[in-house]
Amino acid sequence: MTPGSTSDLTPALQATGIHKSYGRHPVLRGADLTVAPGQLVAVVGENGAGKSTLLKVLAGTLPADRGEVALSGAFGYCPQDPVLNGALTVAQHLRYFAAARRLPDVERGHELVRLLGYERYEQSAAADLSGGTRQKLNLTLALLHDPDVLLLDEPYQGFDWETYLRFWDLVEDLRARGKAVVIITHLIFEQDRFDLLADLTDGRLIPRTASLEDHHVGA
Ligand SMILES: Nc1ncnc2c1ncn2[C@@H]1O[C@H](COP(=O)(O)OP(=O)(O)OP(=O)(O)O)[C@@H](O)[C@H]1O
Repeated sequence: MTPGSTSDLTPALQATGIHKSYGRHPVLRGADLTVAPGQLVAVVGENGAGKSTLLKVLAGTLPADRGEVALSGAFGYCPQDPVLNGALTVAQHLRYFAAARRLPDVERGHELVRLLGYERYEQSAAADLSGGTRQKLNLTLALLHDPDVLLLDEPYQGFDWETYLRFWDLVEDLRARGKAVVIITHLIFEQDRFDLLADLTDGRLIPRTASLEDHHVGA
């Protein structure tokens, strides 16, 4: 993909001049991000740079002090900490979230459970699941309504290798169907997978197109 090749499309997500402080601690200081349909964007940056804060603002779970976020279509948000009810089974989570989203059935939910390979836990309570399996359910719930824009905060934490590969197959399928995907990642070696790397530094996002391939040898 060449830089700017998607610029003619209406953005799936456009964030402009996002500012956010916690008390006197400024975290976001004018962050801008534009994501086109079908684009896969990595948000990278050091620990504490404000990546999760940014995603919460984009998802609307945390109000910005200043700035604007425009999303076209439905969005799905997968936070870093799974928001599950420990007493409910996987199948119950699927049913309740499908009902909350007014979906006609839970077919997509079962399909995602199969794709992520945890069918055998469908009748298990969330409290009894391993960390990786809880994360699979978290991801499933974010994808349940087949959103147009996906915001994923380190979604593959705790995944085994097989699941990790399945995750990328899933992302490729979403992207091929024109979904915009924004992923917070620490995995430097995965950066070639992305159309754009958005580096969060000093409260701003500095875009780098992955296709430009600035080879940092060593370190
Ligand atoms: N609710 C909060 N109240 C006060 N400070 C917070 C709050 N949430 C985050 N912070 C602070 O804001 C800064 C950015 O945190 P954030 O979690 O967004 O960073 P991050 O880039 O996602 O970090 P990591 O890579 O470690 O996950 C950190 O200094 C953090 O301590």
